[in-house]
Amino acid sequence: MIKFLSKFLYVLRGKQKKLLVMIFLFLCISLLEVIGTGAIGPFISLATNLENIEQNYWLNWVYSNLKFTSKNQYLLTVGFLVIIIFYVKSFLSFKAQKLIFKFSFGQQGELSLKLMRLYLAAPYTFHINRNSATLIQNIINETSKFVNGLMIPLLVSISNAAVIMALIALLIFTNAMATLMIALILLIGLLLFHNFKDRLGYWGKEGSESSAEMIRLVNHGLGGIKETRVIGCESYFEEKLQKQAQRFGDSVSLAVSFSNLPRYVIEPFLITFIIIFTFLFLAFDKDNYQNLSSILGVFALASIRLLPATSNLLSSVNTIKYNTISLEKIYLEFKDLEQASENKFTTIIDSKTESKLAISFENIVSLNSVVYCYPNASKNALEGIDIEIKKGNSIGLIGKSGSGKTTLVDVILGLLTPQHGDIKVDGVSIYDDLRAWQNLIGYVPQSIFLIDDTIEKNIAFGVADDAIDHERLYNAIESAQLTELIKQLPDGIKTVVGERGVLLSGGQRQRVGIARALYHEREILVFDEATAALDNETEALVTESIRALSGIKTMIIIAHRLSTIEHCDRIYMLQNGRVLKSGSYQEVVMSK
Ligand SMILES: Nc1ncnc2c1ncn2[C@@H]1O[C@H](COP(=O)(O)OP(=O)(O)OP(=O)(O)O)[C@@H](O)[C@H]1O
Repeated sequence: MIKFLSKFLYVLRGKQKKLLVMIFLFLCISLLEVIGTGAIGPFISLATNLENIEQNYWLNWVYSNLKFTSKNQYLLTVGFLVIIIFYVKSFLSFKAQKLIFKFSFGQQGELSLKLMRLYLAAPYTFHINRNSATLIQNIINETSKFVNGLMIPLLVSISNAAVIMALIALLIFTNAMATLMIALILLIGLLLFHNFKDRLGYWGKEGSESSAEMIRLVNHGLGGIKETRVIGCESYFEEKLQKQAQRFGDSVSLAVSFSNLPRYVIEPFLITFIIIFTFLFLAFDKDNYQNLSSILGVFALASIRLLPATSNLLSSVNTIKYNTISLEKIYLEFKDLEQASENKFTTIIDSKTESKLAISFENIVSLNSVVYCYPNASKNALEGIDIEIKKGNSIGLIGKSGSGKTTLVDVILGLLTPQHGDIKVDGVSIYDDLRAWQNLIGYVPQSIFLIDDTIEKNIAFGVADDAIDHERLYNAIESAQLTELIKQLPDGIKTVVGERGVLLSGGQRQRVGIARALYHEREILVFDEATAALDNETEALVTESIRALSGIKTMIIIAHRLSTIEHCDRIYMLQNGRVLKSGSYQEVVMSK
């Protein structure tokens, strides 16, 4: 319980004060409900017999002190008061609930945002090792479950516990014997549900795992729809999804049914007790009917308010148990990622200033004995790479598949941090200010990631609509040989490219990627097999535009087509993570 609370408060840090206000509001609603329920009693007792004024100390006290002229006038006033209490109670309850929901759902948004920020700031290796379906599940589903399945039920539990305690105090005051019996019934109920604790936790885990698995399967099946259709493996995904949906349905239905069990068990228990109690009472204390009706009245009050409060409390505890897995997941993500990238996290919040950070690059970038080993890999992917790139020069990286070209580029991009060695710009390590280094680089990956938006937004990727520089945009389009294509499109640069750019050809996608790198006007351009998907004619055009950048931009190009790197000042041939050969195109390629 203490562990649960400390994790819960860790996730909601900075919100503790607001949380206390929410608890206070919940308690106020409960209090209003108790007062409301309690106020009907005196009214009914007065209405059935006006003589009750004399028998009830408080009714009598108010009657004589406020100097009512008649008992009927007193009854009218009490009735009016009860009406007012109920209206005020409903109004305040509505207001308080509104505030509570605003806070709770606001928290859901904030938690999602916080997770997204952490994922964006996480080291690249974190993303290599994690499935995006799990991250989506955490950002969307787990935060929702945290709020709906943990935070709100926790607040509801606190308020119900307060109602229960207030009513029990009231009952003890009225009839200790009957209260003891009710307490006994509630205790049996509590013990019964204690047994379900672990099973609910298990169902919670099952529900969460199966829903993450469902997102993963949908991603795979629909994400690779072309392959799915051609191979004809639709039924494979259907069957797998069906299995997970079944698993999800079973665990959720069991958890929800058992969460509501308290109501179904406590009710008949209470009725059994009332009837047995009445028979026993009649058998042993026949003459004291008045006493019996007052005791039954206590039971009635209990069943009106105490029963729902208890079953709500137990249901909420069950819901919390079922959703504890969400707390565990969010807590672990927060803790691990915040600790791993404490500094990075604080800078990412300030991402607007980040994009302006700059490092001076006037002469040379040098890679000195760079060694990189992937987490859990048995051998190094890079084994002591030494490369020098002069400003304005172009270098080409070649080598067989698996020789380490992409890894080297990822290290240069600052996505992977080498275990040994350093990268220096004019003698300054890039690790002194990685963001500033990255602000020097434009990158065209092997497969261009396009968003389902216009060509314009895809080129000016990550730039707010009103901040798009149209001159730069047209220059980039021109240099990437996209002008003709855009002229032919019905909506020009406003044409939507479809999810992952499905409405464009492979070559066109590649050119949009190149235009993106050019739009951002970075000093160093990194092309990772940028021309692999282009037809000969387009490739020649793009190669030409890359060649035109020679001497203006510093370029690092990975290419399988040797024609792309013909113009490079220096070629590095990699093998097993080492530089096998380096020199001019003639020296390295022609003498192969
Ligand atoms: N995430 C990873 N975890 C472990 N090992 C990896 C990972 N990614 C790549 N490797 C290994 O690192 C080595 C270099 O891979 P890399 O992708 O850099 O080669 P490459 O030259 O770019 O190949 P290609 O031309 O096929 O893209 C390979 O042996 C590969 O198996």
